[in-house]
Amino acid sequence: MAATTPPLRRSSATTTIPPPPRNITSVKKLAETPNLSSIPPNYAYYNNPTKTTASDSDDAIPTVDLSLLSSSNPDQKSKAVHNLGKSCQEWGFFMLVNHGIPERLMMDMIEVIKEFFNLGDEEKPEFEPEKVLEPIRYGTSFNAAKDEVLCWRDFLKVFVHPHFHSPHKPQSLRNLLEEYSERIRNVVRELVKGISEGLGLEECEMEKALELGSGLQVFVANLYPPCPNPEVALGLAPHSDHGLLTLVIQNEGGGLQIQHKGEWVNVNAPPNSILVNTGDHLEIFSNGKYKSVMHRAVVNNERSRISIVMANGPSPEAVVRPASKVVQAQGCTPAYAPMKYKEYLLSQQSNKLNGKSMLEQIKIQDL
Ligand SMILES: O=C(O)CCC(=O)C(=O)O
Ligand SMILES: [Fe+2]
Repeated sequence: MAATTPPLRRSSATTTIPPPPRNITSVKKLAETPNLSSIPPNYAYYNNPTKTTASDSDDAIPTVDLSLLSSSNPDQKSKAVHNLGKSCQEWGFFMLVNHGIPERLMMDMIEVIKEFFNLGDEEKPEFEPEKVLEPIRYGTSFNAAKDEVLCWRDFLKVFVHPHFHSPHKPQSLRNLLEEYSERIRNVVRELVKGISEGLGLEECEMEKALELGSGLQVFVANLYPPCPNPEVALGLAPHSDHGLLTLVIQNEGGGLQIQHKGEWVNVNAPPNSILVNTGDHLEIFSNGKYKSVMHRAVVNNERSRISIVMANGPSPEAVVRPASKVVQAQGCTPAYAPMKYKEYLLSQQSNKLNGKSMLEQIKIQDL
């Protein structure tokens, strides 16, 4: 599926496009330029200011209560499994409550990431855009070497599983990150069991097929500084995530928008909840039953927003294909070609951020 709101420059193939500045290292620095009254043209994603607006959906965004998924009451548990499957199918997105992750830890994560972005550029890991699978990467936009329009966002990406990495500054980051990533993996394990059951599989079948014991977990911290033209810039362009389930917390309520029934919808998260979106590999594994959700981040001109993202995927070595039992139950054939997760990831991250373009490449048929 292509983005429904095409970006400014991709729409006119015949226009000569000036290349983006190659020396951009941080949008934070740019935003701190004294008297910055407008964005450089390379950040104008839309030419129509209404394109970044979204509605507050009439349908309520679903909530999933993790404690009910592990309930010892079989009735309660099966209702929770059903609710989880329905949320994945109808929205590809839900707000997770009663997840058991201490609020203190979530707040500490946000604080330590604030400190990270406040370090001088010389203290941060080197920004090397061509090495997209380096375990620790600090950068700006999505893939600044390829993006035609730059995103108003700086990021830190760290591979935290199956091998744990961490920047060595700020000092408290390593321990916090280790604890947070482990707790998130435990939450994801419970969600995956419920999703597996909801797909008509054994509770442990999905975990086994995708080799989640050595699943790839990528920590992404996003900084969206105040932007002088929030109506035409984007923090992150429309995209779906490559993995299975992405779990997001944030310091500011608004900013994330998801696509639902073809419309952009604002996500207004309840306090202490975790936002969960389904990724491309859940779409592949479920043979298109649970479509990965398109989402984007918008920016504002008043406050810096930080989001802390944990992307949880299959093992990098797993060759992922639609689950045969699901395909049989649908009475059709696989809709996606098998592919090693590592190769999918490399290809998606090496290109510009462009909707669900990577998934389209392995799609055999629309279901
Ligand atoms: O900042 C957000 O809310 C979304 C971030 C996101 O979509 C991503 O990092 O993939
Ligand atoms: Fe995302």
